[in-house]
Amino acid sequence: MAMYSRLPGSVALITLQNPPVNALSAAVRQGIVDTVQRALKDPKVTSVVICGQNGKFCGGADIREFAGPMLGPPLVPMIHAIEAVDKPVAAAIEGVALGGGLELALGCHYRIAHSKALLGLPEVTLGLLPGAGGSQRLPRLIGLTAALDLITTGRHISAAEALKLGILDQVTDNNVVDQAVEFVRRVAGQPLDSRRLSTLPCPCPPDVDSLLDKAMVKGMEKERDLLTTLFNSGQARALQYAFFSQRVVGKWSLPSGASWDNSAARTISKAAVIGLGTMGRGIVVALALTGISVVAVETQEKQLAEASQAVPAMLQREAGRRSLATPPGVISFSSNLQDVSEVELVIEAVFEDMSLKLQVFRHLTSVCRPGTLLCSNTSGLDIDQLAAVTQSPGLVVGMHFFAPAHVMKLLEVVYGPRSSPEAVATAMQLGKRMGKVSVAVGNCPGFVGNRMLKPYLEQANFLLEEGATPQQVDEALEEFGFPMGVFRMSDLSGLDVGWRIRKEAGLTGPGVESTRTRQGRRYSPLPDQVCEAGRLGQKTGRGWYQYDGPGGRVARSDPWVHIFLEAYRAEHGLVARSIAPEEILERCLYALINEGFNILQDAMAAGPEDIDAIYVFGYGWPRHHGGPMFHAGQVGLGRILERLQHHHHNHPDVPHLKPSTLLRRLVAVGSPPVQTWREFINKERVHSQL
Ligand SMILES: CC/C=C\CC(=O)SCCNC(=O)CCNC(=O)[C@H](O)C(C)(C)COP(=O)(O)OP(=O)(O)OC[C@H]1O[C@@H](n2cnc3c(N)ncnc32)[C@H](O)[C@@H]1OP(=O)(O)O
Repeated sequence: MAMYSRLPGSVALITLQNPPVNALSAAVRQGIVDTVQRALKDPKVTSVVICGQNGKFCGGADIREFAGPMLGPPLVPMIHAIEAVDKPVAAAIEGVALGGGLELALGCHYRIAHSKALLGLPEVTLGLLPGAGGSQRLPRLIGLTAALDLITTGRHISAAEALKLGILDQVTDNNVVDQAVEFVRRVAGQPLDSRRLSTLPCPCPPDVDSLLDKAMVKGMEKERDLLTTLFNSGQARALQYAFFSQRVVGKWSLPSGASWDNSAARTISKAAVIGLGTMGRGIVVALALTGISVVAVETQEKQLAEASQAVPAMLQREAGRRSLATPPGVISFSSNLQDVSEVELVIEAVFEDMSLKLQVFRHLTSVCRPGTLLCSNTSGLDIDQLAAVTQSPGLVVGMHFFAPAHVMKLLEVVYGPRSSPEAVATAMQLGKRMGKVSVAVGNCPGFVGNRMLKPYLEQANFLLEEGATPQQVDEALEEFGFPMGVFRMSDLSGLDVGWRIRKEAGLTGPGVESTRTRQGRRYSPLPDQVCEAGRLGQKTGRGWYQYDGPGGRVARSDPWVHIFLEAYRAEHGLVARSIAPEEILERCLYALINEGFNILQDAMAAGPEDIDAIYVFGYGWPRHHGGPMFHAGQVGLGRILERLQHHHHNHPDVPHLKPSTLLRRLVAVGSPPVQTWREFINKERVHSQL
């Protein structure tokens, strides 16, 4: 909707009303068309101001409407009509003017903004382009180079930058509507031709040839054609889904019924981190950047000395990157666990070893004051086992950060059967304060992300046994859109991490027979043997690839690996076959997706959006494929089921390839869209179908 009011005197005020961000829904567009007409017809009105309700000008087109048919007046003629009005129209920009919101403002003759406002054309992040005249008006206003930067990056800019670029006519610290009203009163009666941006020539740099000039003349038509193509593309659908899944996960709920809107979070101002290895250091920085005072504890003197040098430098760098003059939080370093007695929350980040973590938790529960939240940064160990050794198991949750913890956006908040809603709410809110995408997940081995990674890694190893090379596997995955294939990623993370986990699980190590079947299922000893050869990845300069030296970054094919693979196949009587990239993708991705269905079935994630957000923000899943579960829907659930059945038939000793019951149920009811799975799963659970 849009509200019309006549201010004392001759100014008409049009207020966009569509909380929370006044997105340009069909009703808002209709409201704008009607109120602009009214202002035009009213002879007493000499000028018009357009603003937004509740301190937000406009967050752009209503993304929720993109999935359905276009209803109501279209945006482009609506903005053209505003530009053509013969009374001055000003946009009073408070909060945000993004996408269609900025395009609406560009159709106005003047733009006045509050100093705290953010402006931008983020359409590219949704797989679109500024298709309401933005790709045409902005270059005409600020030149091709600056406009291309904003359009192709989609970045949000401050009012100060927008003023400098020439997008705004005035910036104010005062009431922006009052300023805009005063502004239009002042300019009423002045000629408007030079303010109609779509009619102006484009200030092109001298090196742009006349061809481009001609292209700009046909720009509006071209913009429309391109937008139509983009609107119908799978990538745009995926990016828009990713926008919403990021927001859906904030509205968490647990199987117990506790949820974001019925569980109170505590506000944390003092925290401690135990263990100052790579993860611990990053967590200290992430906390300090939010203004929390941090006690950073490391019992090994050498590690403590190194960390107390490294952490302040990391903090300073990150604060600079975020344009913060001084890092807001205070950090104190200590080698004494007693020093955490006064904090409100502790994050344990010691070595991934259950007996060590149990020792730390026993100590913490005796040192900390009652009511302190105890969190573990474990990447997959049992949270409930840790809770069991404390005096208040309800105050124990997992906070699984991803390296580097001060940079990576994902946080898995792991609730055990005894974690209280307050503990979960506090960890989720703390994650949000740190700028993370926090996802509440259940307590199972590997939680959500690493649990799904296991069948993916497993398939990659089996593919090597059957004839693929690490490069072939990586290339197929990188072609799909991952920033790094599975073997390059493993080299980066360190091959010893998985090796240690497999040893703890009794899958490898002294006394374990070197066969290709272990614990009743197919097993590939290949990664163990690579580690046994002293090749632990980038840190040793050798892994699945070779590097310039220890710590080297550039992966090169290594003849050793090829000879090793040939010898391995010969030893086990395996005949190498040629494997197509399609098979690599199917085997790796569908096994991972299948585990995602198992996770939903086990209620370890509340919905497909949670899994997809975890994979997009923590595991490099290409955003333009939405996430593994969204991708499954796009490929077609029937197809995924059929291919899993096929691969499981060929490899019956690989349980991860056995299609999940949930996948079968979804196919049986006609493969409903991903947005409806959450409700479907809940219903199936009630009727005990899962
Ligand atoms: C013909 C094509 C022409 C134009 C194309 C476009 O305009 S595409 C849209 C371009 N606009 C954007 O990409 C802006 C997207 N929104 C944001 O970046 C942020 O939401 C914003 C506006 C900076 C506010 O951030 P904040 O952190 O304050 O809130 P949050 O992100 O949680 O959003 C609050 C709720 O608003 C919903 N929402 C936001 N923007 C839109 C939108 N454009 N359309 C529909 N809904 C939007 C968001 O989903 C949240 O909803 P909730 O139900 O509370 O989860």
